[in-house]
Amino acid sequence: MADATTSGAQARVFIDGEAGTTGLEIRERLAAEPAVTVASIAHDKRKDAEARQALMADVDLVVLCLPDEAAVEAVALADGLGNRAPRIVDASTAHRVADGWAYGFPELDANQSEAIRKARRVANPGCYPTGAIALVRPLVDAGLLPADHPVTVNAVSGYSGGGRQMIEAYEIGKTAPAFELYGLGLAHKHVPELQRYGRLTRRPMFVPSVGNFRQGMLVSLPVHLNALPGSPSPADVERALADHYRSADLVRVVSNDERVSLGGRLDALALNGTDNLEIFVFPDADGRQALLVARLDNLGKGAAGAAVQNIRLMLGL
Ligand SMILES: NC(=O)C1=CN([C@@H]2O[C@H](COP(=O)(O)OP(=O)(O)OC[C@H]3O[C@@H](n4cnc5c(N)ncnc54)[C@H](OP(=O)(O)O)[C@@H]3O)[C@@H](O)[C@H]2O)C=CC1
Ligand SMILES: CC(=O)N[C@@H](CCC(=O)OP(=O)(O)O)C(=O)O
Repeated sequence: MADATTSGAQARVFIDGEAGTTGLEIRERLAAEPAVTVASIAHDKRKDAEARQALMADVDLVVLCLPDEAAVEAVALADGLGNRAPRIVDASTAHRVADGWAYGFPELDANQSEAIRKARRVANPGCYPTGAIALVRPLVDAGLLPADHPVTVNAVSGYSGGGRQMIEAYEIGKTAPAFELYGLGLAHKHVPELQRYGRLTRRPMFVPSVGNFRQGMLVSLPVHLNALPGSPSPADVERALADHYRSADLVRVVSNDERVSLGGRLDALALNGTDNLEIFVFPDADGRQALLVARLDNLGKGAAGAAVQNIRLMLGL
């Protein structure tokens, strides 16, 4: 398909799962894209395989905002269309480490934007791995963090990360606790993509948590700098991250002065409503340890913002 911008044509996009948490956010963002028309399905047909497949045949791109199992089923519906199949962005976990899918994190390395631009199928990253990979990958690529380093990532998410059911548990049922750790079997579904795209050879530990706020996310990576080869300084780490994201539009490394002005505290909600991701390097007084933190909106760069970033690349917008 030609780029929408070069051909002057409208690109047609179907959001499968458009009434869900992520689907609604994507729809809102695409409404601001003049070159995109969103093709909707009647609400009572939203789970009707035949109706969804017919709509898929009529669009350039479908975004899957569905539970994993339904996303797998949706891809089978697209496959059934043969060469009339639309391009796909899948927001679920189902295809993130699957063959034939490009990982939808354009900032991963110098080649990833181009890989997404050309891909027929793009797997949108998980919200937590977006933050964790943003911290880990540049340091592995720069040789500061060995690929076999025992990495531990701790994170907190707003409850919208759990989709409609968790939102209802907090907002309607009021049955959810104010804060809880979960994934305590240490096998959260995001670990495989974090390991693969973080280029880690040792399985990272990942400890997620959820708090009683709708959206917002902090992902933390504590690092004993003096246990790394060459004992890099916090400035070395910050420089490697800043170099990596120098030309990124949505990701920035927060400057020393701005970080100091925060007084040693970090608000998880500060980027809500944006598609940005901020990176902080908090050093100890001796520069022997550092806490690296990524801050994002789980529904922004963690889901819908990333999906729209990928759609824009794929459609040449
Ligand atoms: N929320 C977040 O922060 C993030 C979510 N994601 C992923 O995005 C995907 C969507 O999540 P989210 O929006 O939070 O979830 P929601 O539960 O809010 O929305 C899912 C939507 O899919 C619909 N749906 C369920 N089964 C089917 C089916 N068989 N056919 C068609 N539609 C179906 C649901 O309809 P109904 O409600 O009527 O059943 C609902 O509208 C998930 O894979 C999730 O893991 C990814 C990154 C972050
Ligand atoms: C708070 C909460 O429950 N968060 C979700 C992750 C949200 C996300 O990134 O979605 P994917 O399912 O697409 O990976 C969880 O831990 O399962």
